[in-house]
Amino acid sequence: MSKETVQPFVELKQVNKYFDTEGKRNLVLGNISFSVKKGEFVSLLGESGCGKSTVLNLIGGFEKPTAGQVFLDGKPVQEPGRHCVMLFQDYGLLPWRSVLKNVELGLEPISLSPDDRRERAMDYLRLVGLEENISQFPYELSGGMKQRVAIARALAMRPELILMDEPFAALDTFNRYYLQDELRRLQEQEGTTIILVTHDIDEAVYLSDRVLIMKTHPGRINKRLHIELSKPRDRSHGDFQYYRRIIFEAFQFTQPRQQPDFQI
Ligand SMILES: Nc1ncnc2c1ncn2[C@@H]1O[C@H](COP(=O)(O)OP(=O)(O)OP(=O)(O)O)[C@@H](O)[C@H]1O
Repeated sequence: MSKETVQPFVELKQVNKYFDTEGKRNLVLGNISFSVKKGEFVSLLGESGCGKSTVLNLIGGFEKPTAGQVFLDGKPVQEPGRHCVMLFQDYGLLPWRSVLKNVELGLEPISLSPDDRRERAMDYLRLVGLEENISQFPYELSGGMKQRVAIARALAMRPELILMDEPFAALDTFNRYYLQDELRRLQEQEGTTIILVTHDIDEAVYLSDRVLIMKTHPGRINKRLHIELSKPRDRSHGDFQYYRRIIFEAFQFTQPRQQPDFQI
């Protein structure tokens, strides 16, 4: 089968979403259509309020479209399921459970023996470099370590799809870069499909195969951009800057080029 004929793994077809607020109908998403292939890394980038989280919630089955359809692996999404996990900025760890027990938590609904559950949790904690920290509690960890635990927990469930809502927004630049690298490496290794919501243009260019740029009122896709750079990417390379510039232009953040006052 050619690349173009592969069935989409995630598909939104002419999705509209209204929310009722204070007796007023508010069109939040207006006619959104896009698809994501298995193993692809796609980012949704856009200003606050353009509906990025709503798109994730529709794909995850936490919200229903007012019109249009959402498909996962060819089937309409009706409700949240185990094939898909969400990862948030605030890590979602249980403070009274150790690192190991937090990762095991995601595996409790799966029928595994206690030994197998522990072994699988340990495998993923090793992958994110936390094998020495398994007995610690969330309050003893840095923000970056907490997000590593959350990533290990998500990956240990071996989901087909991970939906990420600004997972690194609360971290400092260095931790963000380390975790972006780790995520890229793990995603390549596991072949997981990832849809990432972000405000961070560099993060989108660094990680994504495709970036969908959204506009607001109503939320819609304004531009679709293939990032045709091999991974791992070099943030300082000219090609990386080329894609950043395209995105800056889409948000009209760039200054018009000045005409020189004089000619040489
Ligand atoms: N459950 C809800 N009920 C009513 N309005 C909602 C609900 N969820 C979201 N909205 C509204 O929908 C719009 C889009 O919200 P959404 O959170 O999807 O945007 P976003 O692009 O993810 O924003 P941000 O980047 O700030 O998180 C906003 O105007 C928000 O107030």
